[in-house]
Amino acid sequence: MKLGFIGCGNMASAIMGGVIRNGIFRPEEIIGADSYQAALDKAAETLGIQVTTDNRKVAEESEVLVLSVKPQFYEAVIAQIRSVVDENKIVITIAPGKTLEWLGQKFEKPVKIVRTMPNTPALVGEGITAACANIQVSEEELEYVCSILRGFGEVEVIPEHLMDVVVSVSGSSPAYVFMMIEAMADAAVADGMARAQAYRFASQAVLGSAKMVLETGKHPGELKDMVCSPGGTTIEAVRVLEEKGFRSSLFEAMKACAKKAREM
Ligand SMILES: NC(=O)C1=CN([C@@H]2O[C@H](COP(=O)(O)OP(=O)(O)OC[C@H]3O[C@@H](n4cnc5c(N)ncnc54)[C@H](OP(=O)(O)O)[C@@H]3O)[C@@H](O)[C@H]2O)C=CC1
Ligand SMILES: O=C(O)[C@@H]1CCC=N1
Repeated sequence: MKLGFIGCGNMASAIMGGVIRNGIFRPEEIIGADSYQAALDKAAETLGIQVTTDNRKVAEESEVLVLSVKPQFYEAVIAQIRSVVDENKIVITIAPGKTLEWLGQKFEKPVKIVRTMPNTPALVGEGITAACANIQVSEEELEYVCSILRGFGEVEVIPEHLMDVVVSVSGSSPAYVFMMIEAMADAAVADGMARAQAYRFASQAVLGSAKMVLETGKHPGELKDMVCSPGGTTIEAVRVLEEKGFRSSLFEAMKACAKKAREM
């Protein structure tokens, strides 16, 4: 089974690394194309995959094809490859906003399409990917694709109308978390901690907090209250965070993100 990628950038590399690390695909079973030679060289050197600048070659040789270019290039890439994408291949998309209906129109024929929304923690096997499929994809084929997606984290099959929300809550959200970790470290540095150590403390605190939500099943508000000792330090921070609009800023940012996804 050959896995092909058209676009070998950040997201494709994270996915390739995950499926190779988990033994789902061997490097020699993966072929990638990119218009940017440096991206190809990096993928070949770091992942050991086959690389080419020929998108059609990747589409011809792979049974499962991941379209991992930016959304604005989807139409041109599909036009370039659709003549060699037959009814037996499975196309996986990862771009926001490109609906199954739009994709079907661009392929101009019935093609098996699984629309997904991954995120970059795939790089360390801690991604979460949402997936939905068109009617050409059987239950077994969707499960097979999900087994590939599990190579780099959690997977949830969802109704397509939730895909834009997935972009804001998990596709783009690593960026919000990275900004928070950066700000936490800056404050720690301002109070005298070495920067590398500050990143380690901030990152581990975020990781541990996320694991508490996932593994205790407790409401995040309850977990927050468990930290806030009466008259203590944490509630002072919470007071300022509320005053500065911490939660509403995240809320509005995610609304803008989902809106942008819908418009793409
Ligand atoms: N980054 C993320 O966190 C996530 C990204 N995604 C989606 O994944 C897709 C890829 O994103 P990302 O990896 O960040 O983007 P990158 O820019 O890192 O990678 C895309 C790669 O595709 C190349 N490319 C552009 N046009 C073509 C073409 N016609 N044929 C072949 N290769 C081409 C680009 O080259 P060049 O640089 O020359 O344009 C680039 O190297 C996007 O649709 C994005 O929305 C989804 C979830 C998360
Ligand atoms: O920023 C973007 O458009 C892509 C999709 C989700 C994360 N990155």
